[in-house]
Amino acid sequence: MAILEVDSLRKEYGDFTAVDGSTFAVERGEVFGVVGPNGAGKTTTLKMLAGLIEPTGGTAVVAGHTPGDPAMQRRLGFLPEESPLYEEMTANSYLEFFADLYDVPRDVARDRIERSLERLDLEHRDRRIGNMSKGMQRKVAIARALVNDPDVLIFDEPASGLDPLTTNYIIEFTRELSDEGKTIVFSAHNLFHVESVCDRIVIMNDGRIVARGTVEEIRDAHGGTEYHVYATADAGGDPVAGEPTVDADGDGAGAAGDGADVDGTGVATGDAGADASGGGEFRHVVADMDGVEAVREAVEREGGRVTDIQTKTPSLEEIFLEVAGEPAAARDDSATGPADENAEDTENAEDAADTENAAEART
Ligand SMILES: Nc1ncnc2c1ncn2[C@@H]1O[C@H](COP(=O)(O)OP(=O)(O)OP(=O)(O)O)[C@@H](O)[C@H]1O
Repeated sequence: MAILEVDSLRKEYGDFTAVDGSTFAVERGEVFGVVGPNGAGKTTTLKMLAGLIEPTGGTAVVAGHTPGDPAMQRRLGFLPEESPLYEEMTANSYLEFFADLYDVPRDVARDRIERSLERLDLEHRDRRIGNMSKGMQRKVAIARALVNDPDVLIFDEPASGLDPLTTNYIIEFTRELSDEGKTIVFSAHNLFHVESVCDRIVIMNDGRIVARGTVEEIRDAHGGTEYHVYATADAGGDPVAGEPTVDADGDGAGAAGDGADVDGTGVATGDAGADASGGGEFRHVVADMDGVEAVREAVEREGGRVTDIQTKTPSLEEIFLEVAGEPAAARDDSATGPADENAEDTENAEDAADTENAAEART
């Protein structure tokens, strides 16, 4: 049963539409990712769910209540992108202060805070928050979101800008919270984290949801797995100029957008490799094993042989760049088919990818 339901949620700032009619539901115990490039509308969406900003249109129901309703606030934990912390306080005094605001009895609060900080592996709890590292401060902010033992947690970029160790800790912790039955909605740039922890995601761009589903479903809707069959004879493939046929790129990825010649018959329909007389090698891109078999038969009829077969699965990042790079007119909110190839406006998506690359580079 859905614990969080959003219907046609919308936020306008004057003439500008920050969130343009989002509809989704999150099941109890799910980790649900809201993904998108800078300015996509993620924070605005999460703040509306947390009752911090008023929607211009549409509805949201969180744990049976309208956002902003005090009854909902008791069941919700919100981690803002930038958590304002009281720098003069220690972690313990700060968290006890917030537990008081939620009327959590002192002894319950102490146990809860101790457990959260223990699980988050927060050291130096008596240090002034202002003197803590960024990662430690983030952990304190997460513990704050848990102080009222909420059913629903909304985390805005929980691990953004943190070192890999702290990031992994937070991602693992998020998974554990969901295993305990808490529902978590979180926004992220870093698609690796999304892929490792989210049950389902929506990808937003320019205020709209442009893809939705499990990572697998989104992959399938945007190309899915392809097979690259390398052979010494042409069966309707592309000539491979000087590329080794074995382990062509070694990474098993990178095929998104490269398989436009799959025509559903299993055999590629692209460049027929008219210069086959050179005795070169040919790559045939097909969608399934039947296609692989069809290529093998055709190649053998030509007197050639298959030298290598590679499976290519588009990474979430490649799909993200594809769907987040689409112009507004080409968007498909239902994510039921490959996106339009016309992808001129990739600046935002590239920013996001850069952010991710930078994060990966620190690993
Ligand atoms: N108070 C505001 N007034 C006017 N425009 C706003 C306001 N708040 C947000 N916006 C705009 O709404 C759009 C969506 O912003 P939002 O913060 O939700 O994006 P985001 O996806 O969270 O981006 P980021 O990853 O950079 O945090 C942006 O273009 C932003 O400039």
